[in-house]
Amino acid sequence: MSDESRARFEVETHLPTEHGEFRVRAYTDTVTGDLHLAIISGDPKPGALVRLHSECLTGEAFGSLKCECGPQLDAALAAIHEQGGVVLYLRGHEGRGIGLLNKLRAYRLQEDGLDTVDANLALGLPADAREYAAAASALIDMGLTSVRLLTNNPAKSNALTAHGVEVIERVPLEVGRNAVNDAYMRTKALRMGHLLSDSGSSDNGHPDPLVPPSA
Ligand SMILES: Nc1nc2c(ncn2[C@@H]2O[C@H](COP(=O)(O)OP(=O)(O)OP(=O)(O)O)[C@@H](O)[C@H]2O)c(=O)[nH]1
Ligand SMILES: [Zn+2]
Repeated sequence: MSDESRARFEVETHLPTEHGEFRVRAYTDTVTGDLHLAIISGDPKPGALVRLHSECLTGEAFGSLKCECGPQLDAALAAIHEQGGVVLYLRGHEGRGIGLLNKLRAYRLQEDGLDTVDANLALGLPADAREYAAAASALIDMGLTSVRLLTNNPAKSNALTAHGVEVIERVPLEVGRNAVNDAYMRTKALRMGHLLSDSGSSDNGHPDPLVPPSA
């Protein structure tokens, strides 16, 4: 199946939010059945600011401090309301694609000392099971054949490129670091290649780059 048919447009309506007025377009992933939501500000053209945001119930609905998804979603909505663009909210990406129950199982294993990568692997699951064909298809449907991508994760840029959406700039989205998620954030930089400018170390207060800018 071609990428173009991976996202089926369903409906568009207005969505007033705390961050301002948006439009929401719903797309069904024709392979997984997941319903993804494009939250749109302005009249985005190629090169617009885009956030691919992976669903995280614990971080977004309950304010969990274990990750930074809630603050990232808020910051992305604020930036995109101001500059115009799209937050593409990707359902089925919960727990990096392993689902909510398995994410909670992974959290349980992390209480025994495993990090976020090894906990997934101990469950017999990939460290990251997400894919982005439907996301690219939805962007292309909206005319966004090139984007400025709000992310710290180069894998997302590479995935979009592979599916025919040019990433002309990666815009960092470093918010929501705290004492609870410090080790988790370090692991993302050290083991998953996330580009984080600061280790989050609270012991010396100095930035401690974990991944060179060229990586
Ligand atoms: N399996 C698993 N998933 C997690 C864990 N912590 C957060 N997540 C999920 O990870 C997803 C977000 O992925 P991240 O790796 O934090 O960040 P990213 O989306 O790849 O990168 P950014 O664009 O920079 O935010 C959300 O779906 C969360 O539910 C964890 O410990 N284990
Ligand atoms: Zn999260």
